[in-house]
Amino acid sequence: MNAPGFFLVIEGPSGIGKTTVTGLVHDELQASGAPVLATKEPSTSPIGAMARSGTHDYRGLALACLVAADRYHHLDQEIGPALRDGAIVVCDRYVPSSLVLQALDGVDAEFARQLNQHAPPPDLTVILTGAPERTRKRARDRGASSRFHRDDATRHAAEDRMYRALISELRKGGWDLLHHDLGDEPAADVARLILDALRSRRPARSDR
Ligand SMILES: Nc1ncnc2c1ncn2[C@@H]1O[C@H](COP(=O)(O)OP(=O)(O)O)[C@@H](O)[C@H]1O
Ligand SMILES: Cc1cn([C@H]2C[C@H](O)[C@@H](COP(=O)(O)OP(=O)(O)O)O2)c(=O)[nH]c1=O
Repeated sequence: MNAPGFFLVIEGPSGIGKTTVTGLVHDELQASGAPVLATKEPSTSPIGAMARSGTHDYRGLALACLVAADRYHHLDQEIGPALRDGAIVVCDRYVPSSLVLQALDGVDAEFARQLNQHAPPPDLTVILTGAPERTRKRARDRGASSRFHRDDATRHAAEDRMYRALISELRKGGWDLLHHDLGDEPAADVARLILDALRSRRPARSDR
């Protein structure tokens, strides 16, 4: 994005470790003195809260529009201002989530793409994947709060496949994308890998 900050997005299937890694990356950057904002989608705005808690009521096109509205509001009110202030914004889920989850919810892929076409590509997008059975177990142990969290082997496999398929498509569209396929390594190792990728793209400055 054309702003002094850095927009980092963490993506991947439910249970892969996005929330955990986002927290670790945030804490490490904050400890190093960098200005950093950790955030997530759906956001904490009223629209985001409606999307997050409403996946049983809102489905298909309605949910697609709700999460897109939340995304544009989030960009306008939170992400954009933080980037203009020079912060590193670490966001748990973004456009790729819609390209996967809305498609799984029966929404035409082209419509989901068009709905999100004005959301700018991040400076770096990390897509985490891993063996669907391991991811499913982690998601199950953590517990479910959304219709998309249901414990279903077929859905977990489809989510994994769709994220993997997105990688080349997003790269062709000019997105800077880091794909990491997780094994048994701890979340701290994944966070370190992401921090290395971030630092190689955003060399340290004396004011950060
Ligand atoms: N690298 C890891 N190794 C083992 N467990 C992990 C790892 N990363 C996350 N977890 C655990 O897996 C569960 C799901 O992680 P979470 O960060 O909530 O995933 P997501 O945000 O992608 O849905 C949590 O209980 C978390 O503590
Ligand atoms: C970001 C996003 C979320 N959602 C919906 C489905 C998700 O399960 C739900 C909540 O996001 P999720 O990250 O699964 O929540 P949690 O932090 O509780 O694990 O929002 C979409 O349908 N599309 C999107 O693009």
